[in-house]
Amino acid sequence: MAESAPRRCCLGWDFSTQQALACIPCFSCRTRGGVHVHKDGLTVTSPVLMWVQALDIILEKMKASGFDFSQVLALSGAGQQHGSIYWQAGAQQALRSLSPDLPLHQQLQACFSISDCPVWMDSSTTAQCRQLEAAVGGAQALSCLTGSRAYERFTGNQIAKIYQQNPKAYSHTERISLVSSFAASLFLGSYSPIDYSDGSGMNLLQIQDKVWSQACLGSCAPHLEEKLGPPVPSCSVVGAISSYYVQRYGFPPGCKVVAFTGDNPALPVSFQVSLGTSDTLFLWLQEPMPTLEGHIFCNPVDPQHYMALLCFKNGSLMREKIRDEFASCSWSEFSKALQSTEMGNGGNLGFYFDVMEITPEIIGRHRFNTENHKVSAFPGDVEVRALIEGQFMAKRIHAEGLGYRVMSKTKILATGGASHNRDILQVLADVFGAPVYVMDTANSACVGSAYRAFHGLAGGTDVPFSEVVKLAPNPRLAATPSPGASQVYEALLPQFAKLEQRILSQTQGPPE
Ligand SMILES: Nc1ncnc2c1ncn2[C@@H]1O[C@H](COP(=O)(O)OP(=O)(O)O)[C@@H](O)[C@H]1O
Ligand SMILES: O=C(CO)[C@@H](O)[C@H](O)COP(=O)(O)O
Repeated sequence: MAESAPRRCCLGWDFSTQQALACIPCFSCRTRGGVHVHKDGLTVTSPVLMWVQALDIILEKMKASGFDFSQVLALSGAGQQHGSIYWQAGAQQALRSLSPDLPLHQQLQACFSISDCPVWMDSSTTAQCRQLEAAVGGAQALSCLTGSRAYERFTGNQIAKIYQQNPKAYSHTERISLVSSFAASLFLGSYSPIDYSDGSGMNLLQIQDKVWSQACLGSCAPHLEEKLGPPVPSCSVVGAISSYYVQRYGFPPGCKVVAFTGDNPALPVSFQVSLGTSDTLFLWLQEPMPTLEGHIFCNPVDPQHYMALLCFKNGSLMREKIRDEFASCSWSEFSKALQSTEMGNGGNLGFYFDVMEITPEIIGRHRFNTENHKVSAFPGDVEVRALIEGQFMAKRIHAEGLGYRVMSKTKILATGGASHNRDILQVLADVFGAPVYVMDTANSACVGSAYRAFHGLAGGTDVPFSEVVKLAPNPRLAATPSPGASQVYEALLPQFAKLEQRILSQTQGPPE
């Protein structure tokens, strides 16, 4: 990868919740994006042209910085999972005939039948979830088929809602993309297929056979198979870059586009904790074991294997709220609070879910003192530690619920914005009793995408991904468990799990 220029390289892209990034090792530039939370508090969307414009801005900035696009042999990328884009009839033609004289967003304005697209934070499709589960014989049956019971943010349920509430827009749609395949389509200048791994987050793909489930498609909306196109292996080369990029930016005409995938599967490792807008826990699995909690995805680099994912919606945005309320809006004050409090927090435990959590399905802030009595507030420093310990204890408990066990050789790779905070990582190491590693690069989904581009270029399934990433810099050790941590948390974890059950039984909210 590019350490001294000019040198041939691969390029990785990330279209996540709060940012769009491009990454070649040693280079990155960014623009901030966002979401629109509707009045019902459940519907969450992003304007599709925001992503198009973000790509224009990044490419222009790269050009202005003197980046030599002619050296890019292949590119790939990642997108926030589950979000869907609706291409209007005729859009393929517009994509194929882009003028290199104009930015993309000026040419694609009229290409979408839905201008504000549902994204992963949306939880407005409970009715569609229940319909889908009923259509295939229940939640467990759907999980066995697609890797997950019905989840509100999963794309099949989002498509069903659009079909039911806006049938005109649905019928004007010629193609539906995920954020990942949409971004790949922008580079291809034609529709990119959905890859197996990100396709697993739709409640539509049979994860073992890797084909769309006719039962699920039929339950969600008519003519859906033709609007989705056939899914492909995640390491497929989906085509060559559009002549638009060759003429406008100087990419080589043969530059290959490797299928884009979800931001969580973009960097497949054995055990990853991502601390981005959402917190996720991602585990490499040999065998799928679909249950009613969490998700099983097709593995993006090894077609024989799978990945398990747990998603926690109240991640960084919740930490930011507690920081603003109790740590003077400052991450360094937040760190001081963690440093000034003891492991175990004197027995004070907290659950902080300002929006309905996914894992577990709880809303609200719930605090318990050392006698397990509910209290309405903690002192500021205790509040900060209760939040961080609670977030990581929940991750360990739910990972163990999927059969995961921390062992002496366990290593955790922490990624995402909050992985820059050493004091947060120390709590992660203490709660899991395992060392935590980080990558000294801008963004792991971007870096993972650059390596996936190399992998696709090198022959995809014929070459083990481990061979391709051998050249990557080793993750850096960021935190090791403190002495005595395992005794503290082994005592607290069962207590925390019991309290979680207690809250769940007292606050039976709707799913997700
Ligand atoms: N020093 C820090 N300590 C804790 N959290 C941080 C720190 N720096 C950034 N973050 C968090 O990182 C989040 C963004 O993470 P990122 O991985 O970039 O998100 P996404 O990929 O979802 O767009 C922000 O919401 C912010 O709260
Ligand atoms: O919904 C999920 C995973 O199932 C989220 O993890 C999204 O993929 C968004 O990712 P970030 O923007 O938080 O990285």
